[in-house]
Amino acid sequence: MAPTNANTLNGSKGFSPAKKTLPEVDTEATNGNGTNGYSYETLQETANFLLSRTSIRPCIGVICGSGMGSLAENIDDPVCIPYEEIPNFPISTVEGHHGRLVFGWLNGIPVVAMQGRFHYYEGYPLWKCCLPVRVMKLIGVKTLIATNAAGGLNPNYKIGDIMIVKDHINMMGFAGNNPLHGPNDERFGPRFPPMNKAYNHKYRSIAKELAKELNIENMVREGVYTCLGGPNFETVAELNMLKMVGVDAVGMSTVHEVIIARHCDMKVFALSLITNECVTSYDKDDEANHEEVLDVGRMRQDILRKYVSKLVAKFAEIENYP
Ligand SMILES: O=P(O)(O)O[C@@H]1C[C@H](O)[C@@H](CO)O1
Ligand code: HPA
Repeated sequence: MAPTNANTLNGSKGFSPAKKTLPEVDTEATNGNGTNGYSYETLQETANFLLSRTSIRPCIGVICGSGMGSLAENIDDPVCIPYEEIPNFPISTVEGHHGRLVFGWLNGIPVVAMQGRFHYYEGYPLWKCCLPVRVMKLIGVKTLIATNAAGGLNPNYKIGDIMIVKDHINMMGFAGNNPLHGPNDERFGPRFPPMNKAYNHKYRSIAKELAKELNIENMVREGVYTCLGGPNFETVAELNMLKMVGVDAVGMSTVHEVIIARHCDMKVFALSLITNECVTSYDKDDEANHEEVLDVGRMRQDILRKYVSKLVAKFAEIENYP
């Protein structure tokens, strides 16, 4: 597929000639066989490739959100595998997403971290955004920790707060866009998976307790996340609508990853770093921007690294991992 030519945008506000070649993204909605998602066998090939590249057998997988790639820097004896080298893997195209898997030991627990996730707005269909989660399952991961950067809608939230995700609203799913759309392979999970206990209750309790121990209780919240397709940030009217239906934080990821993880019976914990305040009034001049998102990630990196690595050890303890 030919890369998009930014020069065709001539005349639009903020136009500047393309300085670099845009990444080539495989935007195919299907896998070429007319069905959504790669087959179990194809993903098993990807899993076998990864298992052949390292002797580490992770039981916990971590997805690093925008600007949160440093979560993987605490990993000891890292084995880094760039996405370009992994058969059937998409590539990362977003600034702040490195684009590699990091296998190693976090607080003594074998883990794999995604330094860079895939988003719908990059051009990938939802099933492809979540492909790494199924691959994690096939290499033996039992618990998924998904992190993201999000705008704070709850008026009590401040920039830099950490929100433990209690539940989500699958806005894209309301319009029929679901990563499980298409034929179902029972080897991954059931046709109609429940989603009412998606975010593990025990993990959430542990995370709240740990926040007290670390003295960061005042910045740790619990709330409802939603994902929109992006890449534009939301309008005032959209944000007010989301607020009305009970959303505390809004982002562009995670929901579909969690659906895929729960479908294949992984346990899930998720947290949102509140990187900006959502603008819900026409009187405010503020505008969300990706640089601010990345800056807040950097500002909170030490706390997040400590929090996530301790969570990994605590989750592993109650689950008897490895
Ligand atoms: O990958 P996440 O969900 O952390 O990234 C958020 C949503 C957009 O990709 C980006 C906007 O700044 O940050
Ligand atoms: N909206 C959507 N996604 C985001 C935001 C936001 O305000 N901040 C970080 N990711």
